[in-house]
This record gives sequence, structure tokens and C-alpha cells, in this order.
Amino acid sequence: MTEPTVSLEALRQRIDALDNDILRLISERAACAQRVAEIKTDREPGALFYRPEREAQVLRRIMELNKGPLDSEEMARLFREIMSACLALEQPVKVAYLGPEGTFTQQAAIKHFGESAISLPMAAIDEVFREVEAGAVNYGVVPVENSTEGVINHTLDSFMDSGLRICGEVVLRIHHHLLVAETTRRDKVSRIYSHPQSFAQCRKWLDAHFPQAERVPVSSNAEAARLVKTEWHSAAIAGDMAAQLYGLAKLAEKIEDRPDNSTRFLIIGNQDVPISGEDKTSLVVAMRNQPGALHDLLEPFHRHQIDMTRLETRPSRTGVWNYVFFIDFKGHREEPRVAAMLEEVQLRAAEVKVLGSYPVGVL
Ligand SMILES: O=C(O)C(=O)C[C@]1(C(=O)O)C=C[C@@H](O)C=C1
Repeated sequence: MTEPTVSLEALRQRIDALDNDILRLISERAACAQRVAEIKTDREPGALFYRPEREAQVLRRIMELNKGPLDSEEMARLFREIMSACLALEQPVKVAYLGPEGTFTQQAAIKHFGESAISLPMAAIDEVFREVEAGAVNYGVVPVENSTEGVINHTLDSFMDSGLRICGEVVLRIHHHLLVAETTRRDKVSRIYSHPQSFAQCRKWLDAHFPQAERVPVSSNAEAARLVKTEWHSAAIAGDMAAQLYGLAKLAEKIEDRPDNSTRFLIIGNQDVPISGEDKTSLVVAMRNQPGALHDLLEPFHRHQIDMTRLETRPSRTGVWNYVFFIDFKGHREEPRVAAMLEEVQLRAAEVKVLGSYPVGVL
């Protein structure tokens, strides 16, 4: 074995010295954020402290500058937490999410806002909307689409009746595990609890490994985990947060049928977000029920070379129009090219509501 050129002792001394620098620099950064808050408060009453476009720019810049050995996502996560703590110094941000505690939506809320945000579980998607509308919280987090199971209609429908805007998006890789209480044996599992979406995402694995077990749908994965805590013959399909929260063991890990299984969540709030440099816009459009309506709607997107990332049709709930379209596309409503396209769509449609322009999810 070759002798190490630097001793362990010397490396630890170097780490101590670097930690001193990091500590000093983080404190200096936090003091800057406090001064930013003073300026915001002086400029306008009811100032907005959370700035999604700025946060996205900070994280993107860090990822571009990073040279390793930590990978860029890991580095961005560290800076995510530093910014979250800085924002909490300016003003603690309150976020409602689709609960209960331990759901993937809570995981998405923490991924987006960091650990310093105060997150509050709600029982239903409309409750998340209501809490934000009532001003009881600053923002809400709701799931909107899953790569395996498709769109979450309840969220789309809630936008039809709401004046809230989309301020951001976050995409979460969804890993499902088969969880049991500490003493449960694999051969004793006769019942499996989970949310219907999770059953659908793990269908093939369940058919292959637990064809006989009864599948019991419940309102959330976290609820499934809570139930098996006290049942020795049951298992739950849920994620890491629920496993940790209820102290469950993993009988099998990552049992989702598709390895790229992911869910997209939206951040809802009351603010219009300025351009960040890499943005998306979401619209709801009602068309008159006549031949060629869909073609007329799509034509300006094509002509202005706007990249549509999603198109969903939902039955209209007002009864005035037969159906409405939910459209996501790349670009910000304040970009001239997008503004020109939107003007044309407005002329062709019966009704257009811009739900928001917001930074493309960074993490
Ligand atoms: O730049 C700002 O407006 C800040 O308030 C500072 C800061 C940061 O820590 O970098 C904190 C919170 C905002 O959401 C964005 C950025």
C-alpha cells in the first residue's frame, strides 16, 4: 500500500477551515437577503418576498457553474436549502399541499420550497385551492399529471372556477415500495392498501408477485402506510416519506412498472411571475362547438413556432361551451412572439384564461 501524501489529520483541519469560510459566506448571504427584504418592504406595501423567477435563475446558474465532484442536482439541492432558509428570514412562507403528511405532494412541496417552508396538509385538492384563495397560506401544491396514468382531472377542473395563477411546476420521480410493519412476513401478506393511481402504476409487478392479495384502494399512499402500521397481514404501496413517517420496513423497493414514472405538480398562488429565461405558460381555452375549431385553435401555435407540451380536453362545467382545452407551451406570455400568438388565439376562441407563465421546473 502506498503512503497517503496528506494525513487524515491535515485533511480534517482543511475541512474545518473550509467550513469556517462556508459558515461566514452563508451568514453574509443571509444578511443580504434580509436587506433585500427591507428594500422590498420599503418599495411596496404587501411586497412579495418569494420570487420564483429569481430562485430558478439562481439554481440554474449554480448548476451551470458546478464542476463536481458533487453532481449538479445535488449541488442545486444544497443551494435550494440555503435559499429556503434565507427566504424564511425575510418572511416564513406557508404552503398548503394535498395531504395527509407523507404523500408525494408533500415531498414535491419540500423539493420546491425547501425545508424551511411551513407546509400544511389539506384533505382535498379543492381545499388547497380554497386555502390559497382565502389567504390562509401563501401558495398551494397540487398534482396535475403522471407519466404513467395521465392527467389529474380534479386539478384541471379546480382551475375552471378559480382566479388563482400557476407560479411554478415541480416534477418528482415517483418510486413506490411495498411496505409492511416490522413483524410482517412476506408469505402472510393477504391484503395490500394503496391509492388507485399507485395500484395502476404497479399493476404488472403486483400481478407477478402478489396475484392473490386483495387490493384495497384508499384515499392516499400515506393513509395506506398508516393502516398497515397495526395490521400484521397487510402491506401498503407508498413512497419513502410515508415509510419514514410510519416506521415501516420495505419488503420490495421501486416496484413501479415504468422506471421513469414521474408526477408533475403545480405551485398555485396569487402572483404573476416575471420572465426567468426558461418558462412555460398554461391556458384554458373554450372554443365554439363548430367544425374546424381545434384546427383554428392550433394554427397560431404552429405559425409562431410555439412548442406545445400538453393539450387536454375537459367537458365544460358551465354548460355554455361543450368542452374546454388545457394547453401548456414553452415560452412566457410577456415574450413578443408568445403575446402575438395569444392575441390571435383570443380572437378565435370564445374564452381564453391564462393560468400563468412560470419557470420550467429546475430540480
Ligand atoms: O432576490 C430576492 O428577491 C430574494 O429575496 C433573495 C432570495 C435568495 O435567497 O436568493 C430569497 C428569496 C426569493 O424567493 C429569491 C431569492
